[in-house]
Amino acid sequence: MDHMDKQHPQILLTASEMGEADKAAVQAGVPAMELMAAAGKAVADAVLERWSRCRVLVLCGPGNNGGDGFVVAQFLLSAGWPVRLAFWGSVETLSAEAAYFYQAWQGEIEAFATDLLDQTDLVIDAMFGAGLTRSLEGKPRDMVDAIIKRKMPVCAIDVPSGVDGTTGAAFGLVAPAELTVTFFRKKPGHLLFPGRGLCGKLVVADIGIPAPVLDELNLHTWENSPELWYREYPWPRLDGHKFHRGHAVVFGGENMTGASRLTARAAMRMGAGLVTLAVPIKVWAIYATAMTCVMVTKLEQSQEAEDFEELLLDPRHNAIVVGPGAGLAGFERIRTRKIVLAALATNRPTVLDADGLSAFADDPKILFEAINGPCVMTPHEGEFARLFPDINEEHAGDKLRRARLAAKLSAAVVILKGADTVIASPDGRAIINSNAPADLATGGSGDVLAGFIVGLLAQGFEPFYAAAAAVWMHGEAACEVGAGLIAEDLPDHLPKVLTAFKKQYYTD
Ligand SMILES: NC(=O)C1=CN([C@@H]2O[C@H](COP(=O)(O)OP(=O)(O)OC[C@H]3O[C@@H](n4cnc5c(N)ncnc54)[C@H](O)[C@@H]3O)[C@@H](O)[C@H]2O)[C@@H](O)CC1
Ligand SMILES: [K+]
Repeated sequence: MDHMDKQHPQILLTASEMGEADKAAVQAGVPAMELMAAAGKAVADAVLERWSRCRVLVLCGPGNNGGDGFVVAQFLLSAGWPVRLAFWGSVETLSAEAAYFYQAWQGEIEAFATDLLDQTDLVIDAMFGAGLTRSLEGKPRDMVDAIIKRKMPVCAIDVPSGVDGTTGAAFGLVAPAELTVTFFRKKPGHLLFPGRGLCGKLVVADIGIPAPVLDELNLHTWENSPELWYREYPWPRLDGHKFHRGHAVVFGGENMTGASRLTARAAMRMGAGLVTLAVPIKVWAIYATAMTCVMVTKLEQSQEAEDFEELLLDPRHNAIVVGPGAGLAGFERIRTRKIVLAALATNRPTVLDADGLSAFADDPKILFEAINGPCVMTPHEGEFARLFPDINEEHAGDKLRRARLAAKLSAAVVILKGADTVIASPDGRAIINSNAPADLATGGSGDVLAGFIVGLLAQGFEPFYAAAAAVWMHGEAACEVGAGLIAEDLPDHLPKVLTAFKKQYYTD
């Protein structure tokens, strides 16, 4: 494929992939000693930039994370800072480069003891990094516990000790860092919670690993950014016509009529040429009076699904969304299922959200078997657990893997929503989103997201990119609104986001 290439600055490396990149760099002629020296220097520079001279305690563990710690300690000492260093491990098992910097450290080497914290203003956490395999025990655990109790400021090397860089899961207690300095590329665990919340500010430092080493690795995870998909973006054409920009169909239910209205409005704002809201006749007037630029079509009582099917006979209706406010109570559940199946039977790009997913909780297989065309599903954690109970249980604590497996099983692009939304493609690629502010956790924001996606699908954007772009725009719109955000604000702040996006990325 394209610009989602492996050397991309947005690529994310698991702990073991980082190890492979490290090895490949050494094979390409960069000495391991130099990598460690550069890593330690980068951390020291970040510390000097953020904090003023203070009493530092560097806590070094048994592996190369500890090795980086020896280097940091020496740099800070040379800069005239008061530095103490404690080591937990055995000198005999240090790697050659860590042993070298252990020897090079000019100060005293002390044992781990929590009273060292009494004379400390800043802790450098060089205990465990990518090599962590289990919860901390004994002295390191006591140390972490004491750091947490005293609420000490911490600068973590690579990851806060106890965070799994690959999944973001925490092995037991973790002392949260104010600053985390990692090397070369981010890891998924820097973006996924709880890891993300424990890293504080994240700095990625170049330590001299040549980017081409990434070409040899089997990589398939990126951090979301327009850089990944702007080249494919369906820019409106100057000579365009509303029919060039697609016609999205939104199903609206009887009770939560606000949900699908938000979806329809969001689809219009995202640039769909036309949007039709198809709704039961009983509530038609409610919808029709509330919408202006959206067309509202009636579905006759007791034959809503059949009427919906008929509506879709028109091939100009090129993208569909079912779910927001679709209804699950009593007969509505059956109807929602029929509407979803009618949408999927067209093999046109379809977004399934909310009730459109939950309606299949009893038998998700029926849903998965019906997906034969481009489809984007947007479950939150609760909906995900209902549709993918086995994956959810087996891989609890690994959101990235859960989303990837769900996409593979269902053959749909899966957007597993949350503060750290994951977008997974059935082909194995995944994108982690990182621009969503906390304000976005509000009723109706999911309905807007579904509308953003269908708006892009209607314009012909490929589903995986449409999903990633919609999630990113959604986060940007929320940042634009700021505190006090309600879902209605999101579509109405989208024009500013789209304008800034176009200004930065559009090329003729
Ligand atoms: N990958 C790279 O390009 C570079 C990595 N560097 C550093 O190297 C680190 C990775 O080094 P390592 O692979 O040696 O891993 P770590 O330094 O994270 O530690 C591995 C050691 O800890 C032990 N261990 C794991 N979990 C434990 C637990 N809960 N309790 C007690 N012992 C435990 C392991 O048996 C192993 O001996 C990175 O995090 C980074 O800080 C840097 O030196 C620069 C270059
Ligand atoms: K660490």
